[in-house]
Amino acid sequence: MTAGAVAPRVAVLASRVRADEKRILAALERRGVPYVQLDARTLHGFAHPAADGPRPAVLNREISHTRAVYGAELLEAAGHRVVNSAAATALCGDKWRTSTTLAAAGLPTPRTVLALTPGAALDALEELGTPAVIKPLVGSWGRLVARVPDRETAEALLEYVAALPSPQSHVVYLQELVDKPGRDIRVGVAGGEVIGAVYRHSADWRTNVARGAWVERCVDTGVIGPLAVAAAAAVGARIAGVDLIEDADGRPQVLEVNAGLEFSGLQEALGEDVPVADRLVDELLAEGAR
Ligand SMILES: Nc1ncnc2c1ncn2[C@@H]1O[C@H](COP(=O)(O)OP(=O)(O)OP(=O)(O)O)[C@@H](O)[C@H]1O
Repeated sequence: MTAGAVAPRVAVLASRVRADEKRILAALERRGVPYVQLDARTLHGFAHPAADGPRPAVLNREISHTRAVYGAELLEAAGHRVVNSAAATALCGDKWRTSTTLAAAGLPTPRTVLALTPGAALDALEELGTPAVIKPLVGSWGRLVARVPDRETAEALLEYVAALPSPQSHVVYLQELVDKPGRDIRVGVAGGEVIGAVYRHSADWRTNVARGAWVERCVDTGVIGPLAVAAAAAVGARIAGVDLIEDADGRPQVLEVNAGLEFSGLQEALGEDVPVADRLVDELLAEGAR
């Protein structure tokens, strides 16, 4: 589907058009940018693609992590520039690789350990200490992220982990439980600049908007802004939702970097004078001009 008869300058890759994608498409139409919408579920690409003609820059809004990574890869192979790149999307989707990348960049991030089997995870937990958090290597919206208050709970949880069918599930990611003040911070970043930041408050210890957290604009981005921009740069994400948590001393730590910025909570708190979709479109157009 194109918005006009002219050749598309940009494309949006998504298999579901949610409220965020509607805002992005509306911003493109308002600005008169010819675009094409690519349904990731219908996409295929050859390893030796024919390179003819210009390729529109692609904004990757695919919700499935696997399709987002391979979609970006096949589009890049065909000569498209994709935001975020396939490499950044793959890296951000993997919690362990993100943790090691953030740590290597010298950014504050919770103590984290990876164990290659559930049995090794019990030893790792001895060193890490409790309370801790166990997370799937790949996942979002706080799904399967569980608190581990003590060794007994760890033993029970890891027994379940060991019974899971996928080999990837047996690689165990453990992290110290940060004593945060009932909220985390989401910073939207585009093109090395802060779009805006929100606190996400919740009665649940997992402060995901998808789990019912309520958002409040975080006005003072003096410390967290540069940290979020550095985290996005470390993982190579031009567009990012950087999640931070404050420890008991109020020091922010980078939890993760989301390559597919879901911005409904951010937009709600920032208000219409900060049009997040337009910032993403700016970045897409900038990518197309590179
Ligand atoms: N180490 C930690 N200490 C304290 N709270 C944590 C820790 N890790 C995660 N949380 C809480 O759990 C929530 C979900 O964790 P995390 O963001 O790692 O999972 P996710 O599934 O990747 O979620 P998202 O959709 O935000 O990417 C966080 O928003 C945070 O509130």
